[in-house]
Amino acid sequence: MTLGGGAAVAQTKGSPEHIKSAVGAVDSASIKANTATSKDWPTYGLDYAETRFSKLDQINASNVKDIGLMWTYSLESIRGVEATPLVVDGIMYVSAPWSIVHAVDTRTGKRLWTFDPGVDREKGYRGCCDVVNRGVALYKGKVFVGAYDGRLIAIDAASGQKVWEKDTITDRKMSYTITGAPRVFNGKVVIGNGGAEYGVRGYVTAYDAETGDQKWRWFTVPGDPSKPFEDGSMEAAAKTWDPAGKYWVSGGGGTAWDTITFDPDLNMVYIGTGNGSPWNRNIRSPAGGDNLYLGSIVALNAETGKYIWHYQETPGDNWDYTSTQPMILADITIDNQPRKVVLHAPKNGFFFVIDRTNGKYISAKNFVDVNWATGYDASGRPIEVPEARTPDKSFDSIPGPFGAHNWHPMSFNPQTGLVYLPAQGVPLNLTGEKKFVQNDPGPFKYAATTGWNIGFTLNTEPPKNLPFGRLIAWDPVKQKEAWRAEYVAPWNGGTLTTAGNLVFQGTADGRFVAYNAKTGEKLWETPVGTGAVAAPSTYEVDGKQYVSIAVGWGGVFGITQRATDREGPGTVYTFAVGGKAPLPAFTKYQIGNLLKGVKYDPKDVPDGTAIYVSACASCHGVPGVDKGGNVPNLGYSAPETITNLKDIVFGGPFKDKGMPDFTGKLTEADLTKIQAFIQGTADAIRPK
Ligand SMILES: O=C(O)c1cc(C(=O)O)c2c(n1)C(=O)C(=O)c1cc(C(=O)O)[nH]c1-2
Ligand SMILES: [Ca+2]
Repeated sequence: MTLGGGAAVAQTKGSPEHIKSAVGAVDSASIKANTATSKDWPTYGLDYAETRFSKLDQINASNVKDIGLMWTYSLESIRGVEATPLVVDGIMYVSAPWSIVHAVDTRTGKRLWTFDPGVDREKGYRGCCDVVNRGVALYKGKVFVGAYDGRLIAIDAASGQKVWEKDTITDRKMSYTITGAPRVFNGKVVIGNGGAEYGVRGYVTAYDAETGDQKWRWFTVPGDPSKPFEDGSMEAAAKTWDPAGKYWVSGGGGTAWDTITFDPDLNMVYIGTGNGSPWNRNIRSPAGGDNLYLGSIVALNAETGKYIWHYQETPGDNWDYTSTQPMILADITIDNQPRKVVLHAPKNGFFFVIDRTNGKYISAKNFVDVNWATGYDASGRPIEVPEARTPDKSFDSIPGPFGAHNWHPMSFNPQTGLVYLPAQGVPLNLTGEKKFVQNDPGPFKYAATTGWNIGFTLNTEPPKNLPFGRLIAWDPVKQKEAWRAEYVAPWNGGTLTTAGNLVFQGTADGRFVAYNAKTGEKLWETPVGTGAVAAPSTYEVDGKQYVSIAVGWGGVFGITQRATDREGPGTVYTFAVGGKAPLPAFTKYQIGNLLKGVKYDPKDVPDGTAIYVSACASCHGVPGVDKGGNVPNLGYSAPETITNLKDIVFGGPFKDKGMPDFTGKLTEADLTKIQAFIQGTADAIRPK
C-alpha cells in the first residue's frame, strides 16, 4: 500500500501511525474534498455547509430494515450526551458530559484513548443547561474540545495527550461556559461560549490551530459605554440599546453557544447569537430598541473576524429566543434564481431563508404555532403581537424559552429538497419582574441562587398550552411542511439524511428511527438505552457504511424530565447492514415512591416554594410532578434523604455529580422550608 508521502509502509488500522497519517491529513481542503463521497464525517455538521446530508447510499430505503447493531461503546456517563461523533478512516472522536473526549476504533468498537480535561464537577451550576458537550473538531492531527469551564484544548489525535490549552474567558468572575463544538478552517479554530442566563457578554474567538495563539475576537453586543468600542460594529450596535437599562452590568447576553458556520465560497463565518441578558427587555433596555446583535445571524470575515453583515431574527429579544440553532448553507433555486442561502430555524418558531452573500431577508414562515408575532413583513421584521411584551401581565410565550427548535441539528437533503427539523413545544409562562436587581438570589427568582438573572418569574401562572415533539420535513422554497412524524414528548434528537433516501433520528422515548426521506414512512427502528438527543453520523470504513449515534438523555429539558423508563450510561451505538450484536442490557430507571411522612409545618410551604424555585428547581424539577431526568426528582427521594437535606446541601458530598455546596447561600432554616415545600407538594398530588 502506498501512502501519501510515497512511503510503502503497511499500517495497522487504528495504530498511532495510522491515526497520525489519517487525522493528520484533515484540513480545510480535505474537508471540502470529502463532500464528493462523504466517506468520512470530519466536522460537526459533516461538511462546512453543515448539511448533515451524506452521499453514502449503501444503506438505503430498501435495505435499512436489514441493519443491525455492530457494537456499542460506553461513555460511562450519566448526564446529557449531545455530541455528533466525528469519524476519519474509521477513527471516531466523540465527546461526553464534562467535556471528556473518547477516541474509538470503529473497526472494533474499542477504546483508543480518553481525555478528561478535569472540569471542576462542583461548577456544573455555572451553565444553564446540563454539563453537555456537542462535539470536537479535527485539524492536522489535532482534536479540539471546548471544556465546560471555558478552556479550549488541543489534543494529539493519536496519543490523546494535550498539545495546548487556552483560557477563552475574558472575565473569570462571570459564569461563562462552553458546550458547543469548535469549528476549524484555514488554520483557525473558533469557539464561543454560554452564560446569557447569568449576565455575561457574548463573543467568539479564533485561535491558531497549531499554536493556540489568539487570531481575532468579535463581541456580539456592546460593552460598558464608558470604555472605547472594540470596533465599528459595536458602535453601531450601542445605538440600539438604552443605556438607562445599564445593560453592560448584566452583560447584555448574545452568547454564541452553538452554531459557528464557515463558508469557504465567500470566506465568511456566520455566528448565531443568543438571547438577551436579562431576558426581559423592559429591564435591559427600558426604552426598547433592537438590541443588536441579539438573536441574529452575523457574518464575519473568516480571516480577520471583522463584521460584514447581520440579519436579526428576533429584534429586542424578550423570550430567550436564541439564534444559536445550527445553520445550513445551501445553494437553492428560488423564483427561478439560483440563490446562496442560509437555512435557519431558531428558537422563535420561524423558518428563515437568508441570502448569505449580503444578509438580506428572503422569507420566513412559522413551522409551529407561535403567539409572539403574526409573521414577517417584506423587509424582514417580525410583526409583533403587543401582549408578548406587556410589562404588567404574564404571558404564555409560544414558543417558550426551550424553543420551537433548540440545538438539535437539522439536516438538508438536496435530493428531496427538504430540511429535517426536530421541532417542539415546551409550555412556559413568563411574568416580568417588577424590581430587578442583578445577582439578587431573592425568592421566586428562578435559579437565582446559582446565578441566573433573567428578569422574569416562571410559571407563576400555569401555562395553558400543551407540550409536543415532532420531526418536520420542511420545504424551504415553498416554506411549507411536506410531512411530519409526531412523538410522545419534546426534546428529540438531531437528524441525519442520506442519498439512500433516508432520515435518521433518535427520540426522547429511547428509540433510533429511520424514515423514507421523501415520504416520511417509518422504515426501521430499534430501542436504545435511554432518550437520544444528539444527532447521528454516517461514514464508510473499508468499503462498508456505518451509522453511529451517541445516546445519553439530558440537556436543559432532560435534567428534570424524561420520556423513557431507561437511563444511562451514555453509549455510542453503531449499526450496519448485517450487524448481529445483541443490544446491551438496558438499565431500568429506578424511581422511588412518592415521598411520604416527612414532618413539616404547612405554614412553611409558601416560603419553601420561593426558595426551592431559586435554588433547586432548575436541576430537580417540580417535586413529584416531574419524574426526574438525569438528576433525581426530590419528590421521589427516600424520606431520610429529605429529613437530612443538610447533609447533601452543605459540604458538597455529591459535588462529583455536579451538586454544588450551598454553604453560605442557603441556611438551615431555608432547608426546613424547602422540606415543607417538597413534602407538601408530594402530599398535594398524591392520588386520594
Ligand atoms: O444563553 C446562553 O448562553 C445559553 C447557553 C446554552 C448552553 O451553552 O448550553 C443553552 C442556552 N442558552 C439555552 O437557552 C438553551 O435553551 C439551551 C439548551 C441547551 C442544551 O444543551 O440542552 N443548552 C442551552
Ligand atoms: Ca439562553
